[in-house]
Amino acid sequence: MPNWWDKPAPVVIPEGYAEFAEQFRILQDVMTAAAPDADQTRTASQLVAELIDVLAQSATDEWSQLSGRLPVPGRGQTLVPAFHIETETETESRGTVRFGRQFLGGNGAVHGGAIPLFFDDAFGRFANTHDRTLARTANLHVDYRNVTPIDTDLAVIVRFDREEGRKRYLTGEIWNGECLCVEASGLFVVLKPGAA
Ligand SMILES: CCCCCCCCCCCCCCCC(=O)SCCNC(=O)CCNC(=O)[C@H](O)C(C)(C)COP(=O)(O)OP(=O)(O)OC[C@H]1O[C@@H](n2cnc3c(N)ncnc32)[C@H](O)[C@@H]1OP(=O)(O)O
Repeated sequence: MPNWWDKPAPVVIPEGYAEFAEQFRILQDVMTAAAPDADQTRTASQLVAELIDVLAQSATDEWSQLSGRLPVPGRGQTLVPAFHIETETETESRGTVRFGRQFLGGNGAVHGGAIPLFFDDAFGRFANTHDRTLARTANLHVDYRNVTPIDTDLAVIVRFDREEGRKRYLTGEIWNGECLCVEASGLFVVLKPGAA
């Protein structure tokens, strides 16, 4: 069985798949925002049952799935809020994120659990790119400075602060205009040879 030390095989992305993954995000947003009546619930439930049926026909292993491996913002991993990178150097990545309705915690604020999810993914990607060897999240710290609003384009900064032996330290921020919403930091530890 392959592991993280093997180079993943190039993924062939069927035409329309990236758009389908984006539709799937929208589906999760509209599902969260909806209050269907009984007829609408029945219709929606039948359509989702059909969708499950179609997708289950191409079920495959982790190494062949398309989700998480697309060369698009969010990589087609529809659980994770997509980080739209605008500029990137070896040590700093800047871009935007927009938490859709599916990430609502309450009263217009993003769910507190969605924010570490976002940073684990954004840090994890950055800790593992630019020809760096593989590292996993050892810890993640999040300070919620101000409410992070849903359905708003927010500025993101991710920094590769420093590397000490096998330890990589990353920090990040989410801004709503001039308002600092979140500060985060993470430790990523380079895997020992043979560790998966
Ligand atoms: C994942 C690969 C993707 C690749 C594709 C890339 C592109 C695609 C993008 C994907 C984006 C998604 C990326 C998600 C990234 C995850 O979410 S990874 C999943 C979550 N993390 C885990 O499951 C990790 C579970 N934990 C472990 O496996 C092990 O504890 C670790 C973290 C590998 C460390 O174990 P170890 O190698 O035995 O480390 P050890 O020798 O004990 O310690 C080494 C040093 O680190 C320190 N340390 C270790 N743990 C800690 C800690 N928790 N706190 C403080 N210090 C610590 C030690 O004190 C030690 O320090 P020094 O003595 O050297 O100063």
